Amino acid sequence: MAETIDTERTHDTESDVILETHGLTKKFGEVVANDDISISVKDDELRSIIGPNGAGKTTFFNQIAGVLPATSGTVHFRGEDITELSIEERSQLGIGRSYQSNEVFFDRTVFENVRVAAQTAEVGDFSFNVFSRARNYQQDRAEEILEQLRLWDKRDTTAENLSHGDQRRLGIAIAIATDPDLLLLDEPTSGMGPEATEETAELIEDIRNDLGIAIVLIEHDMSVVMGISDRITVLYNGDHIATGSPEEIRTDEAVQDAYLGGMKEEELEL
Ligand SMILES: Nc1ncnc2c1ncn2[C@@H]1O[C@H](COP(=O)(O)OP(=O)(O)OP(=O)(O)O)[C@@H](O)[C@H]1O
Repeated sequence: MAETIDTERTHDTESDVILETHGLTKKFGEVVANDDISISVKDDELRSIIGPNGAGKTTFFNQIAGVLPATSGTVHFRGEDITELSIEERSQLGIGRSYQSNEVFFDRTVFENVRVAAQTAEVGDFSFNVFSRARNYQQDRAEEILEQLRLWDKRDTTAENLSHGDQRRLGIAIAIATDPDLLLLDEPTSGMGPEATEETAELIEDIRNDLGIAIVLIEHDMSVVMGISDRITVLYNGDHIATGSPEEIRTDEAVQDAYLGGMKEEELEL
């Protein structure tokens, strides 16, 4: 597996690479939450980030999204160094995110939430300077997304009255409405029962396939991770210990020792 990590560390200038981190490091005082992490994600890839509690997954995500400044190292998006850019600037470039605390307006309907997000995506697009045309576009786009996210039946429901699973889905719908090329999903199935988890996993695969975008997700449910990921990156104690296909990760000794060893066979089935 060391070989795979070496490959990851090579500065990849291929045009199909959308996201790279180079030696990304984050320290909180004495705590090294991310230590020299280098990964490379392709523009149509579905990548999972896994690891035990405190491994550094959320910190890593926050550095990619611009929520946390890096202590050292860089983040590149489509070859451009974005390390110093704000969350908003990264979002304008095409990095969308849906976090555990969804950026949802709970007193608004599902439809309004998605339409407003679509409207935000249009800001600065001067081809839409005729207001009514822009508005129609946003309506159409919101409808399209709600259908895709299986939320159309709930379009007039106030977000606060949605089930937990539907709220998570709405969070993803809002992220998609900003028209990202890279979507960051933080534990999209957290708090869901088995049925909703399976549905959400299918949905994530559909989004990647239908929109042709890259998705990077943090996920604890190994059946989801093993089922939908192209590649998996494993963090442990702030270190990047492996990246590989589900099969490679499942059988990797370092990963077994650090994380997967205690899990049941059925959880790790591909
Ligand atoms: N703002 C902070 N201040 C100080 N230490 C922090 C901060 N954020 C994270 N840490 C520490 O950094 C390490 C990595 O935390 P992080 O939340 O990134 O891990 P994680 O893999 O996302 O964990 P979990 O699966 O529990 O969400 C932990 O030791 C954590 O206590």
